[in-house]
Amino acid sequence: MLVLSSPSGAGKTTLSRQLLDNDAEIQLSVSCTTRAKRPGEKDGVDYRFVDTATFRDMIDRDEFLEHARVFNHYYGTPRAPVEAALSQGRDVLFDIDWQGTQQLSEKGREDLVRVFILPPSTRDLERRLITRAQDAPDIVAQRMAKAADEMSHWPEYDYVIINRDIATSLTQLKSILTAERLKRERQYGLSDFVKALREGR
Ligand SMILES: Nc1ncnc2c1ncn2[C@@H]1O[C@H](COP(=O)(O)OP(=O)(O)OP(=O)(O)O)[C@@H](O)[C@H]1O
Ligand SMILES: Nc1nc2c(ncn2[C@@H]2O[C@H](COP(=O)(O)O)[C@@H](O)[C@H]2O)c(=O)[nH]1
Repeated sequence: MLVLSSPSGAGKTTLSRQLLDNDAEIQLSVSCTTRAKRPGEKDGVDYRFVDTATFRDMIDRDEFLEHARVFNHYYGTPRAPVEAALSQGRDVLFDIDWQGTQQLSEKGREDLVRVFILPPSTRDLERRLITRAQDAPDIVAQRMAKAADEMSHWPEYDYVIINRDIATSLTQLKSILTAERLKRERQYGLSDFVKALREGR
């Protein structure tokens, strides 16, 4: 379970898309949200866009692995697709905020790897939100107002990437994934493999 969090606009979505294009072993956890669809976003691909009543029903039915209120909307990770992917031995990528990450951490999952993405500067963060041109000026202002609070959560993460240049950040993210996959406890069948080697097979 590879989690990416950051203040809004630091580059999680951009990095996630590039990682998914480069790595067939990992799939995105598509969140549910009550926020309005942005231009170009597709239902079921970027998010499952649901109304508040549907979201509340899903909470009542315990269908979320985690959920939170972010920027006045609800966001949540549907449980079933994540559990299905993990049981098939696939890795799952999460683009979620610090509240969701805390909820996953509280479940004590040993397979959780948390990466925090920082912008190079506050000015760059604001420029990125403006250049993305998908949110009205008041929404950009609201997200900038929350950025300092969100960034205070960086010590709760295992890795930190300062996203200056997207290609460098992608290389760093791929390195994290490679190193985590090479951890002894994540290499299933290693005992049998070494046993066979030691027996000269
Ligand atoms: N290293 C970078 N250098 C310059 N621009 C970048 C970089 N990384 C991302 N961007 C741009 O910044 C904007 C915001 O990026 P993105 O949408 O990926 O952020 P995000 O963290 O997913 O935001 P949100 O939390 O609001 O979903 C996009 O227009 C993206 O192209
Ligand atoms: N706790 C959760 N946070 C989520 C989830 N899906 C997205 N997010 C976070 O919300 C903000 C805003 O996203 P945006 O797409 O409206 O810009 C961002 O920090 C996302 O990481 C989720 O399922 N759970």
